[in-house]
Amino acid sequence: MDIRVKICGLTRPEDVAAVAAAGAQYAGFVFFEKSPRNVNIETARALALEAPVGLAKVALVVDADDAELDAIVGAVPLDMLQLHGHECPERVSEVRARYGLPVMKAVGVADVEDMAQIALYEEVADQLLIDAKPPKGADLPGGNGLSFDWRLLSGRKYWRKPWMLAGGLTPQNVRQAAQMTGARQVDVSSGVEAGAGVKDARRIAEFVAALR
Ligand SMILES: O=C(O)c1ccccc1N[C@@H]1O[C@H](COP(=O)(O)O)[C@@H](O)[C@H]1O
Repeated sequence: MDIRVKICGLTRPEDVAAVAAAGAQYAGFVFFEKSPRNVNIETARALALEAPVGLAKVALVVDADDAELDAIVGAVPLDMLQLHGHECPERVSEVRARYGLPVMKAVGVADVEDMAQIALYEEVADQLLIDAKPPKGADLPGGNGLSFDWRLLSGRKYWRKPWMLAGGLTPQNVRQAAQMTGARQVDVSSGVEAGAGVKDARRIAEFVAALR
């Protein structure tokens, strides 16, 4: 299986080292105060500077305004922005144009009705991220370790943009998830942690190895 992997929510230099050593392609930094994986700009900059060439650095933001994005993009060397809130298609276009970085838009899926949402972003985003819809009242719009019914994606015709599968993936289930959905890229946060917000190098290695 030749599947690209994003490990999200890195907070320490050893996390970046573990992601690179495991052979993942993307490293994600979360800028969302309620998240146990939240990093400030200074920390994210230091971590991004540690990333070896070839490891793409992704900033995850949630309904960020221009001031927040200006501060992040101005300080942290990045390869992609991940919009994980309620950003509308027009906002996705605006962000792409303003920062000149590829934008990945996350869409939450719980049932077949949600699938239509994905198509709204097909024209404006560079990549799509298909994640589990957070439960009502959840503090986090993602990173909850919840999966959705992968059968919603199985056998379907795909989108015109590259997409990633996310939501409740673990070293134990990611291979089956990729097989069922046909995903060529996957994203994980809580499934490779030893505790809330604390990445585990062994689980990161197992996750990537499960796809090889
Ligand atoms: O990881 C977080 O803390 C987070 C916070 C706010 C929005 C998204 C977040 N993570 C993203 O959620 C999905 C799935 O995470 P999990 O594997 O189910 O824990 C993934 O795309 C993360 O990038």
